[in-house]
Amino acid sequence: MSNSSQVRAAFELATEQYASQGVDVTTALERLSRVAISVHCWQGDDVAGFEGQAGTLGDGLAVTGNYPGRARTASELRSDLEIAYSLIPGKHRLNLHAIYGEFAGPVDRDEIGVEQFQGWIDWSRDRNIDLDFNPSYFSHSKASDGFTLAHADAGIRQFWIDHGIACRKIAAAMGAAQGNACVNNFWVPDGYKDTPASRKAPRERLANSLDAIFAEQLPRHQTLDAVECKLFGIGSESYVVGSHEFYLGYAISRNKVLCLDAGHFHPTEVISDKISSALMYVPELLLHVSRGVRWDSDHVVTYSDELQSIMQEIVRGEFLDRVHIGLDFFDASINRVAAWAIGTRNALKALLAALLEPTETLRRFEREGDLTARLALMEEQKTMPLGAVWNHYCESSGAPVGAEWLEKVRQYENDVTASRCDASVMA
Ligand SMILES: C[C@H](O)[C@H](O)[C@@H](O)C(=O)CO
Ligand SMILES: [Mn+2]
Repeated sequence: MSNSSQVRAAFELATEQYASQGVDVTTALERLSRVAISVHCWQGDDVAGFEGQAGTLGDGLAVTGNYPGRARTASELRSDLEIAYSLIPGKHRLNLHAIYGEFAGPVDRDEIGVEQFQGWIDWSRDRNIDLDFNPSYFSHSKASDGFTLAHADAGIRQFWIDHGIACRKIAAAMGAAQGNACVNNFWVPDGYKDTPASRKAPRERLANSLDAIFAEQLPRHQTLDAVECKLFGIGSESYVVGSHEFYLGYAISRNKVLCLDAGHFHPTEVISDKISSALMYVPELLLHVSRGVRWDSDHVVTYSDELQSIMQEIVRGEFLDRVHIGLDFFDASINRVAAWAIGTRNALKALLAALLEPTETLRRFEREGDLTARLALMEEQKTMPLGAVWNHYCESSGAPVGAEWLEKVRQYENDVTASRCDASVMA
């Protein structure tokens, strides 16, 4: 039997097994194919961006590792991304940061415009990959004391407000070009290493700055503003201005999208449990699917219990049309294209597992108080033949089956990325 016939045979058996639980595999795969994951550009170059000299990561973010081959230009990044997308079944989005513009000369963050992103917009149209966006409030001399939109200095605040306004216009232009909303996510590192004398004043300043940025109403079919909270960061261990309570309240009161990053809470706190609560009060959620190891370490997403719980919550709550699934990890210790493939394939695989759950039966057991049957069926799910359905999905989408994708990464590494010489790594 050829590999392909084995995939087919295993899929047919799996389909029957799921059908015996009342689950229609075809429907699950059709729903999965409609979900676009927002793949983050910053795994490809260790969050350096293309601004030139300013490309040293700082202000609350850190990447570790020196695996060779990081993308140094927009065309290298696009080439790497194209390989990554070819390894992932389905049609997905790209999440760009403002530092990834194509800058002919120095352009400060408050002055960027759509012209620096035209190359990305053209590529996105040619490749049919829709864009999301983020203003960049880090790796800049005006963020070096750990404050941006909540800065005590009105001039620095205004600089960052102007950056936010410029980014909203760029995001709206992207949305208009692609015919669907570009999600524009605001994360600022602002916070104190040590105990603040006033927790209140920076929060008032942050709310005012955000209100100034969002003062102009932009069409929601072009861009959606999202705000991302954090418990603590590097250099902001004692206090982060944009905490969960701050942004939950802000998003509810301003009708904004709330971004929940899996690494931004206490290590024992999970975002899967927040989805159904937050969606009672905010219109939509953006998820930054990440993996913290002891802290917000941004490890590559693995097929973890929490990843499965996140996807189960989205499906069980019928939230697929209100949750934007984005990724947020950056690991420079392994091949970067492989990192994208591993993380994105895992996110999709976990979503598929959730879509293959006999949700209605589980709900009925719960309604009827049969908690024994609920637990028994949930546990049985764990050994259902998910892999056979996943392999078939990959094959029918033209993506590599099983670990075949790793060979393609190795080939690309040999042909392209291994010979890249990176001044910052060589130094
Ligand atoms: C680069 C991203 O914007 C960044 O990771 C942010 O989303 C974050 O999670 C900061 O900890
Ligand atoms: Mn994040």
